[in-house]
Amino acid sequence: MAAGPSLTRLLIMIDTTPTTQPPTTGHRSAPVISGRGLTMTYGSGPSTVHALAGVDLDVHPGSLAVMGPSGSGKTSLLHCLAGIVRPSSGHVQYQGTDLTTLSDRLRTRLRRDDFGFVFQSGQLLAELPANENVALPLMLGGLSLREAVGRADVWLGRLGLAGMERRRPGELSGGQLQRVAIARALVTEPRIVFADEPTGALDQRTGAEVMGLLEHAVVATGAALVVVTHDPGVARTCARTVTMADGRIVAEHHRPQAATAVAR
Ligand SMILES: Nc1ncnc2c1ncn2[C@@H]1O[C@H](COP(=O)(O)OP(=O)(O)OP(=O)(O)O)[C@@H](O)[C@H]1O
Repeated sequence: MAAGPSLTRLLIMIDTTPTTQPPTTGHRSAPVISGRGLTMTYGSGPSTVHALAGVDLDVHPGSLAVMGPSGSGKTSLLHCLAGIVRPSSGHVQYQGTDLTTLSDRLRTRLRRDDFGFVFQSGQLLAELPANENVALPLMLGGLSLREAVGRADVWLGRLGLAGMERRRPGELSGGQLQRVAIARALVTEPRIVFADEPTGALDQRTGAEVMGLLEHAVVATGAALVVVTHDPGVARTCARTVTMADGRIVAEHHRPQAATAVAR
């Protein structure tokens, strides 16, 4: 990755972001989103797969890692909570609404307006410069190109990409691409960010930097972060970890100081 501001400086820049809600990683706050009795079944007959076999989960402001072996249901859980798919049974409560009863159109709008997403590979549009990629969700929400790009540039600066706003994805490193993806996820000031293996395509050091930036940016805005990961190093930066096996949550671990530990 190209040399840039130190990780500590970037974290300080993010931590000085004005916040409207105090960051919290504890469970005294109300959940942002709750899943109850979630099941997800694929196929039928002998080839039936029970990807989720009855999951209850409250997601609070702060960071939550979802771990577990391959095939244990992590991505299925993230997709159900984020309203990307409907569970086979169970409910997802968000702001007094059951996502599982919403039409596809309303779920799409909710995802656009209230949720942010970061995937393993940024899924950026190759033909657009970084700042227009970041601006896209704002423009879909009705903002002018000029205003949206202005806000995008602010986020790219916070994530250490000042001067690279007009570069296209092909002109950025893997770590820089993920920072653009994080800026795009955060530019709409979502209440929840869902990240599926956000550092999976990066080397260990770059992955740790990107994860630190993602976690601090989300926590600084008082939002919730749900990260699906295989990497224990990623989970260690999160305030809470749930571990899945065979479609169920089988363990839970809390690290209330995790977010501040990364900044030192
Ligand atoms: N669209 C689908 N059709 C059929 N089976 C599926 C589908 N999506 C997931 N599965 C199955 O459901 C189970 C859980 O998959 P899921 O992707 O949720 O697990 P995961 O823990 O995220 O795995 P990984 O760590 O490998 O990404 C797996 O057995 C998988 O093969």
